[in-house]
Amino acid sequence: MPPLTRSVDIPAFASTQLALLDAELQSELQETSGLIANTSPTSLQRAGLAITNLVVSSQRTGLGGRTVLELSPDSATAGAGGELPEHGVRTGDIVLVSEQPAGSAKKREIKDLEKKGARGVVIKIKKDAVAIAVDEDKEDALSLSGRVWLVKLADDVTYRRMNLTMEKLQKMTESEYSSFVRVLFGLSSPSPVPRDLSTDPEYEKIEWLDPTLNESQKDAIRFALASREVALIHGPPGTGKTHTLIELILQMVKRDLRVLVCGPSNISVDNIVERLSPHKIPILRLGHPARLLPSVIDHSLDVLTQTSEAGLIVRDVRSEMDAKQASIKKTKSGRERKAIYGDLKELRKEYRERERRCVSTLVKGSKVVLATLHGAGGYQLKNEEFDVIIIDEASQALEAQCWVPLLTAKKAVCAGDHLQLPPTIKSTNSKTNPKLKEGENNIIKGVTLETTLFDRLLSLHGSSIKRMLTTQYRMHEVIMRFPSDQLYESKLIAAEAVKHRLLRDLPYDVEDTEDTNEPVIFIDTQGGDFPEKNEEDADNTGKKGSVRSLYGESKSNEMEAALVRRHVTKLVRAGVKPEDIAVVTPYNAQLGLLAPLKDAFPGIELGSVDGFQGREKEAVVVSLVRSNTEGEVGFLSEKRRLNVAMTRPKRSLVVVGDSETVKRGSKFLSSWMDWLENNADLRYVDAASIETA
Ligand SMILES: Nc1ncnc2c1ncn2[C@@H]1O[C@H](COP(=O)(O)OP(=O)(O)OP(=O)(O)O)[C@@H](O)[C@H]1O
Repeated sequence: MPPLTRSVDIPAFASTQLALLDAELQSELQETSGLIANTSPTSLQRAGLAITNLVVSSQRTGLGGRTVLELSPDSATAGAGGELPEHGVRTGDIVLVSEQPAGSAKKREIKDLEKKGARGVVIKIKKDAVAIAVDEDKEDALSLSGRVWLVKLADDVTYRRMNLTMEKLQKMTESEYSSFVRVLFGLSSPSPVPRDLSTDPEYEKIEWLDPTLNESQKDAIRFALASREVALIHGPPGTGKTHTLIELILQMVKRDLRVLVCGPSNISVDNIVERLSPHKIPILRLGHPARLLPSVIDHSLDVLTQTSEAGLIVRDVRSEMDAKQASIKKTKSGRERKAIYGDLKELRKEYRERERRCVSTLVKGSKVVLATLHGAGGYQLKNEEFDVIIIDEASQALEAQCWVPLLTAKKAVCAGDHLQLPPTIKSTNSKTNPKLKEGENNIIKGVTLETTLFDRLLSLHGSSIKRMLTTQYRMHEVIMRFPSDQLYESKLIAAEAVKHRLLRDLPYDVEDTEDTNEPVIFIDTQGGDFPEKNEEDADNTGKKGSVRSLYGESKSNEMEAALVRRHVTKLVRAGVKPEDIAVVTPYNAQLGLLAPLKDAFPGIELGSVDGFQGREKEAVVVSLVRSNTEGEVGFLSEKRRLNVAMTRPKRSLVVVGDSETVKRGSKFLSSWMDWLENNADLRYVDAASIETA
């Protein structure tokens, strides 16, 4: 067992997290309230953040007893067909619905708007209506009669949960620390686990439910079963992390363990629910139905309370509530309406009481419960005990978020890859952790919101608490080589089925050309003929850690965009379908330049590197953009970003960039450029031959 590096002062850790989270929330809130205060509803609508000129067209009781308001365009102003105008509101967004302020009213404060409206979640969007489940019993929302609007808000619910959790941790006394908590902060060492479990009597004869598991996956599962306090499953790109977790969950259920499975996003949790459902074990997915994938709704608590036997008694109250809601419209006097509100309030109380009992029955009966990390902090899991908490995508979650379920845990299994990008942080303070507040003490230097639990545990206990998955099922072996050698100790192996796959072997007709028979192509623009351009709003220092504008350090490179277009055109001419091609770049301004490709090649995907994490494509073209005489590479110098960029393709990686500039950025970049020069199909470009748009 390696010696402990350094234990962590728990109260100081919690205070640091609280200060960092506060800085992050403030920067999010400022962004939203600044926009709402200083922008007219019409401009907010144009920016995709609001929908104006609506009326409440109906109201009913939705899942979970929540009041659902349906909003439609006001017929006085609606265009033909009564359709909603163009907007950027999505299902699951947190919004404020309120009386629409006059366009000229100045300085709109969210709290004033809220007095004449309510917060809620968007649960359905149709062409001519949008449905909002309002948060609380808001009579004001029920009586919204005139013209209303809705505007998107920052999601502060997640922060409230994280803060509560960190405050609890801060206040715990040493005697309250469980052995789990002690290990996670380095006050004790993890219980030792034998290095080779494949010959251990307890684990050698595991009956695997999935016959295709590879050795490293089996090893990770044995290790996760055998660990007493914590196990990390390190899943490099394409190595079947989720695949492994599914088997692990099933093995745990077989051992009669009760498991809570969490992830930072709804999609990460739904991904597991979808893959667990065919196994016919009782699973329960907690979470607002508006935010769940349609395919997992049947496992959701809200639906189960309706369909299960335990839910029968809840349903009677629900119909009574619906009848009352409907009768509001027919009332003539204020007094009558008030009486109905009174009845509704009583009924809602009754509903909640019955629902709570029903929920508790359902939760207690479930061996596997799944929720987002912050969803696990809801009332449904209060006082519930689990043998193991599994966290998927743990390297993309804020550590404070992980503690929501972990505070009362006995054991945790975290899956992730700390060599890909950490969660996105907006506030520079939360990224750099300067002295956060005047007079603030008990702050641990060097901890930032980008330091994840996964990172921290690895540096605390070393690799003895982790197992790495080593066979990857995505990339051609040449595409895999550089990231494997540089980041994954040369341990990655390409599975037989993928190691020699090229574009020309796609299961449809693709010509064998110089572009379809090479796994890695490097289009080198060195020579200074393809300079980058700075966007006006960008921070031009390019230094690591410098403040980025709202839309990122905007840099673009017209010539590179033209080269990308030329390459994509050749691929498509050779028969590659546009939907099998993606172009990724770290710079949003470059994405703007590339946008016309979407019209030329419908189906092609364009994305930022950060947004493409977790995704894959047959062919991926990476445009590096940076080309200057100073050798400035800005946030290209982040190894984890480059790792994500170069590990998205299955059969073809095409890098377009200026090796002279890029190689001066960092040791990693310089090795990559050298590697490309020696291993890629290298193409130099003659500036005169390129036509820009
Ligand atoms: N043992 C295996 N045998 C064959 N194919 C496998 C095996 N394990 C995983 N795969 C395949 O590898 C691909 C990636 O698996 P999965 O989606 O579980 O990966 P992931 O690690 O969660 O994804 P990512 O690498 O993006 O994080 C899938 O197509 C899956 O079917």
